[in-house]
Amino acid sequence: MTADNTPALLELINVGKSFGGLHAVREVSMQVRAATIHALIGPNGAGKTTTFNLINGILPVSAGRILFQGADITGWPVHRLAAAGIARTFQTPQLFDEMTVIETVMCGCHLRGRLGPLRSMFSLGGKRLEERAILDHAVELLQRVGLHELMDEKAANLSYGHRRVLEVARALGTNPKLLLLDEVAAGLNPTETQYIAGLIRQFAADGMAILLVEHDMRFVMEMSHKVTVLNFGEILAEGLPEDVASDPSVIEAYIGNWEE
Ligand SMILES: Nc1ncnc2c1ncn2[C@@H]1O[C@H](COP(=O)(O)OP(=O)(O)OP(=O)(O)O)[C@@H](O)[C@H]1O
Repeated sequence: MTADNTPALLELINVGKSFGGLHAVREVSMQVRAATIHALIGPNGAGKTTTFNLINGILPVSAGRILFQGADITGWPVHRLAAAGIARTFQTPQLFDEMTVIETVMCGCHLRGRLGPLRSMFSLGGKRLEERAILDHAVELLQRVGLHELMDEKAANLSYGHRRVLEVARALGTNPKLLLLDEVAAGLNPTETQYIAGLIRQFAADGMAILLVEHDMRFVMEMSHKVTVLNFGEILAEGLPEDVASDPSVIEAYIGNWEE
């Protein structure tokens, strides 16, 4: 984990999002650092997924600014943010069942293609080289997450746990610096949870910043270097997992909501 005085990779400054009169996210300021597992937690409806949607450009902010590597990325479209190094997975795996495992990951890699779709269309040699590089990169990623033996299997035939891992592998296709994981452990059995936890730890050890939304408190407490707690769209507490877990305001917000 990097020290808190290193420059932030991602910084939210007074970020807000309103849906009509509802303030889903209000004046949220937080910093996420490289090589760190940072959890964003809070009761249902606290604004966690909305915050993710603001960071990766699915939703425009209503207020505030978002910085990534020091650059103001507020208002950037999803594809530009992806190319800049922000990737995410979704609450429920969003895979195309008819695609094979390797095709799925290659799809994720296309965003980082050097030539871009138009130029490569007019340059057959360049396109072939690029496809080869993408294939090699996808195989590498599947080896990294341990799915390489299933690379020719259709996504539809994978177990739920493997589908989760495949979604993560696809997100790695752009070589992200920041990976947003939305409830990546939801629905997994203890063995699968430990497996995915090991992968996440490895990504952080390799220098990636991980921001994760998770309801499984044991997972959060064991995994995270830092925890930010949202409640009614605002930051309620932030700090080390053990400090946040013993914070009376957090306990109060969560009464009856802790999920074992
Ligand atoms: N597109 C939308 N239109 C209107 N209201 C929305 C929209 N998206 C989210 N909200 C509202 O914003 C608030 C925050 O929702 P959000 O999904 O971000 O919470 P969350 O912390 O991710 O919840 P959960 O843990 O249940 O997934 C909720 O009151 C929700 O109903």
